Amino acid sequence: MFNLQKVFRVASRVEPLLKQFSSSNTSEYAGYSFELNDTQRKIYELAKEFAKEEIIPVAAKHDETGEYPSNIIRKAWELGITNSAVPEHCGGMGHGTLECCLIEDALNWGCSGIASACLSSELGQCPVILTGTKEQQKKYLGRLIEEPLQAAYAVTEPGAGSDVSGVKTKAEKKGDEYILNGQKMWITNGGVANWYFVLARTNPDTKAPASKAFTGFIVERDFPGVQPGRKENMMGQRAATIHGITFEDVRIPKENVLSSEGAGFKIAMQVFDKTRPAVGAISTGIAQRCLDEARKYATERKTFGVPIIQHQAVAFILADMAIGIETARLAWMKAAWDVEHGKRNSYMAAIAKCHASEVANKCAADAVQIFGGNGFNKEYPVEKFTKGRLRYRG
Ligand SMILES: CCCCCCCC(=O)SCCNC(=O)CCNC(=O)[C@H](O)C(C)(C)COP(=O)(O)OP(=O)(O)OC[C@H]1O[C@@H](n2cnc3c(N)ncnc32)[C@H](O)[C@@H]1OP(=O)(O)O
Repeated sequence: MFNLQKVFRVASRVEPLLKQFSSSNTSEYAGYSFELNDTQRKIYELAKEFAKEEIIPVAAKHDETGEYPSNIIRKAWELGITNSAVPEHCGGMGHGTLECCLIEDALNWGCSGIASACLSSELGQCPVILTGTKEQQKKYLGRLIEEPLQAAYAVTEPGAGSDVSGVKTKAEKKGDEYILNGQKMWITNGGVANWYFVLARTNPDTKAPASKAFTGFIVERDFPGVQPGRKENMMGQRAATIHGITFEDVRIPKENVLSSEGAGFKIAMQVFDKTRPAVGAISTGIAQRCLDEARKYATERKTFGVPIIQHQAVAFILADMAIGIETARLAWMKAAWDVEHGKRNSYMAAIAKCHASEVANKCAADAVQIFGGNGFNKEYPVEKFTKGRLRYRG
């Protein structure tokens, strides 16, 4: 396996020249290319090979035991598959949304639980990448490049998931610090993160508009008063670590405010614009694996003297799976393209996330139909996929 850092460094020197050269000839087609460039293809191939070699062989074991896949995460980190969007000045590769989505697609094709353990840190990193100062980025993103440490995105609460402006966690300014109190829920990497992005209400006036009432903070795990709860036992995500977190009188230095006081809600929304395409890619990876396994099984299993793929009822299911997967992939690619070209993509990103997760659900159910009784049997891979699909659209 080659190292992604090296490939990217060479390509990043060559690509601006190629762009300069080609822009005079092809600018009228800009926006209509569906081709991945060489770097993007290599990123996808490397991630897919990693999924094949490192993730698939142990996916069932981790689903069974819930063991956190530290070794796999370290290997992915060594190859440069994780932390892909961390800027170059922090030692990262500064990949865009499309590249991150390609890695999500490939790793989730292997296993959604292990992929979540490997890549969810990127959700926590995103606010710092989008709005952090150079110093904040160096300090907090830089350490993720030096060691395979994790970040986490702590916005959701027991009473506020889809309704972000319902966040109740509070931070009160006292001198040069903020005092944080509250509770977060369903935080991926909650038990292992070195630091969290935390959204908290800083304006006690309940009538204050959301766009001014909340602030985003970087909170270190070691700050006194940060207490992760028990590991939640999540269907299809057992290899990942998902926790509630309690914050009790946590003192946060004002240097750890992202952007400015009151800017937190919009930061959270911008993060969703950047990461919802990735949720689409996660779902597409899961759906693709369902199709690949179902198609293989349908060519091997025979009934009435022929492989079942020759029965039109089965072929139609496979065709519908393919239609769903291709359109889901196009949707997140469009959402990723929009955001990378400075266009507001909230609409397309929401469509991609919603459509692709529906497709993943349908493909998992369809794969079970094709496997018949074996679809329910842990000896076959499909049983795991029905748990790996994303069940929510929030
Ligand atoms: C690596 C990848 C792993 C990913 C795993 C991801 C797992 C998850 O997704 S967990 C998160 C699940 N939760 C969600 O997705 C949250 C869903 N909720 C939302 O997006 C919002 O709460 C939503 C859209 C319902 C808006 O709520 P609402 O409270 O009505 O706010 P709204 O009135 O629209 O906007 C308030 C302000 O924010 C601004 N705003 C809204 N959206 C945006 C945006 N996208 N960009 C910038 N500003 C925005 C508005 O313009 C407005 O500003 P102003 O007051 O200055 O006019």
